[in-house]
Amino acid sequence: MSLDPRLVTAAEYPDWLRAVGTGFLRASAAVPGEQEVAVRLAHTDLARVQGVFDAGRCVATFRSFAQELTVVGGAKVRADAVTAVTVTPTHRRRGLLSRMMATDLAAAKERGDVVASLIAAEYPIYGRYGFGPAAWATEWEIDVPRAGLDPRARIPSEADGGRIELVDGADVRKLGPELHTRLAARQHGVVSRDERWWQRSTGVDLPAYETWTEPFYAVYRSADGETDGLIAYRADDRWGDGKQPLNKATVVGMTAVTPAAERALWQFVCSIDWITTVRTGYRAPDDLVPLLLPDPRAARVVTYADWLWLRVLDVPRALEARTYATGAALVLDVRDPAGLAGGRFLLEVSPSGASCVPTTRDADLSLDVGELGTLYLGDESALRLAALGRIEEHRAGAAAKADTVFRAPRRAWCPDVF
Ligand SMILES: CC(=O)SCCNC(=O)CCNC(=O)[C@H](O)C(C)(C)COP(=O)(O)OP(=O)(O)OC[C@H]1O[C@@H](n2cnc3c(N)ncnc32)[C@H](O)[C@@H]1OP(=O)(O)O
Repeated sequence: MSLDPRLVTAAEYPDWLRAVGTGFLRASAAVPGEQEVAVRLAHTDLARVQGVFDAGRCVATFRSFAQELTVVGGAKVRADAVTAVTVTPTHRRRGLLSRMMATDLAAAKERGDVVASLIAAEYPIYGRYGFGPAAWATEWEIDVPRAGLDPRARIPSEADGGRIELVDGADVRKLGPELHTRLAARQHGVVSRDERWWQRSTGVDLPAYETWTEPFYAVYRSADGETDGLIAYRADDRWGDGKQPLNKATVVGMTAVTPAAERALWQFVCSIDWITTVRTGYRAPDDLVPLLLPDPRAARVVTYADWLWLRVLDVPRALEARTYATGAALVLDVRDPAGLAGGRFLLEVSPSGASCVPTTRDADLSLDVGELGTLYLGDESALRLAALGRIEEHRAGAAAKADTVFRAPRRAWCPDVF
C-alpha cells in the first residue's frame, strides 16, 4: 500500500499529536485530551500540517508555521519555521521525511518566504535539504564560590541606579513581549514569539506530557524605570553533609536589552544566598557571562553545539535584507539541487546598503545553498569553509574577501527552541 504524505484534517489532528509523541519518545505517547487538542488547534494552521497514515494510524508528522527571523543589522525576514518532524520507527528510512520536506519547502518558496528555519534534533538530518547551521548555542556551568564575587555585596545593579524586582508569570506575559521585540531589533538570530509562546513558557495550558514547576522571575529596571531585562530560573534543594548549602540555579530564560541589564541579571543570579552553581541555559557563544566574573574560569562550557539551522529560499532577498560593515563586490555561484534558490549572483555591499542580482559574470566563489545558510548570519568564517573544501574559490583571496563581507561583530543567537 502506498504511503503518501498529505494535509491532516481536524478530526485526524489528535492522532497526529499522538504520533508526534511517539516520534519524540515521550513516555506517555497517548492521544491528548479534548482541552489540549483545542488549545493546540487554536494556534495551528492545518494548511501547514502534514501527516502520513497507514491503516488509519498516523505514522509521520511535519508542521511549519510563519516566523520572523532577525538578520544582521536588525531587519527581519519571513521564515518558514519547521517543527514536529517525526517518522514512527516502524516507517523510517522510506523517504517519508524527504517527501514532506520537499512539499513544505516548495510551498514556502511559492509563498515568498526568504528562508526556512529549524532546530535540528540531530546534526546529520537536514543538510541534504539545503539547511546549514547558522547560529550556535553555548551553556556554561558557573562554580559560584570560585567566581570571585564578593558574598558581602548587596545587589550589584544598585550601583548604577538600576533595580531588580521579583515578578510573577502574569507580569512576564505582560512585560515579556515588548522586551522580546526590543531584543529582536538588535540581536540577529532571534525569532518571533506569539502569545502562545508566552503562555507555554509561564505554565498556561501545558500539554499533558510537560511537567511544570513555577520558576522564579526577576526583572531589571534601569534608573529611569525601563524594564530592560528579565530572567527566569529554578533552584533545587541540595545540602552537603556538613550542612553547607549546595543549591543549583538553572536559568530557563534570560533576555537583556542593555549591557547594564545583562551584567546585573547575571550578577544577581550568581549572588543569591545558598546558590553555589548556576547553569546558564543556552546562550550566544559570546555572551558576557564568563568575562563578567572576576574569575572567568569559574564558568565551564558544558554545551557548545549547532542550534538554529537556515535554508535560504531566495538569495537576493536574503542577502539584501542584512547589513554589511564593509564595501565589496562578490560573485557567488550558489548550487541548489532542489532547484529552489540556486544561480549565480553579483552581491555588491557597502555600509549603506546591498544589492544582489543574477549575473553571468565569472564566479568568485561557488558553494552549496546550505553553506550560504551557514554564512548568512555572519557566524562562520568563509576561509574556514574553504579550508574544509566546502566552498570553492575561483579567484585567489575570494574566501578572505567573503569573510570580511559576511562576518558580524557579535555572534548570532536564537534564544528559542521551536
Ligand atoms: C525540526 C525538528 O522537528 S527536529 C526533529 C527530528 N525528529 C527526530 O529526530 C525524531 C526521531 N527520528 C525520526 O522521526 C526520523 O528518523 C526522521 C524524521 C529524522 C527521518 O525520517 P525518515 O522518514 O526516516 O527520513 P527519510 O527516509 O526521508 O531519509 C532521507 C535521508 O536522510 C537520512 N536520514 C534520515 N534521518 C537521519 C538521521 N537521524 N541521521 C542520519 N541520516 C538520516 C536517510 O538515511 C536518508 O538518506 P539517503 O537519502 O541518503 O538515503
